[in-house]
Amino acid sequence: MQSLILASSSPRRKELLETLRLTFAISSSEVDESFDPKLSAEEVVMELAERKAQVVFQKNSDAFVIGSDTVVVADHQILGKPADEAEAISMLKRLSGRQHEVYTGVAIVSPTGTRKFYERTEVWFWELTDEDIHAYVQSGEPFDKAGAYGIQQLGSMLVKKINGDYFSVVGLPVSRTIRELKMAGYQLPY
Ligand SMILES: Cc1cn([C@H]2C[C@H](O)[C@@H](COP(=O)(O)OP(=O)(O)OP(=O)(O)O)O2)c(=O)[nH]c1=O
Repeated sequence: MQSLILASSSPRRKELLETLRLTFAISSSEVDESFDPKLSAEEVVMELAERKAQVVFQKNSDAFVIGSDTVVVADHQILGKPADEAEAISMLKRLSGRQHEVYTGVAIVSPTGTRKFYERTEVWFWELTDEDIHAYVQSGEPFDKAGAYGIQQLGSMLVKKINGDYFSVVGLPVSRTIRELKMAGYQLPY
């Protein structure tokens, strides 16, 4: 019996992987999330995803381990999670009335080797007033999310449209992930 582990502490990633009706365990990994500023966004998310998966694979070397990382890119600048209220406000001001990209990288580390990929989704925000931004930040929602918003919750009010994979914005591109798991040799139950 092959074992599958999601190397993540994100409740969203757990819920998304559950939609695929796979049996899996969770093992969250504390990894250093610093990166070389010369790297492109896709390189960053794939590298961090691999780091997260590798830490768990080292202790479970017979398992298929999934790691994932999400960032927002605006004006060629990578935005992670806001450190505080002021940073959340400045990120949301930056995204207001414009288009940005969300990159999610996924790494599957298994006895058959490592597979990595990323998805890029374009997101357009409505023009936001200072009051809109203040109210949203007061909801507390921005703090554990890249770019200071969550499209799947109250943050849906901020988003005008997207082009690409919605699930990737939430943190795990489920459709591509399952295809890659299969290609890595994981036997799907259906
Ligand atoms: C843009 C956006 C991001 N996010 C989340 C997805 C990720 O959980 C988070 C980005 O941080 P990550 O560092 O990718 O992930 P994490 O720290 O939450 O979880 P782990 O490393 O343990 O897997 O932002 C949303 O939930 N909704 C959104 O619309």
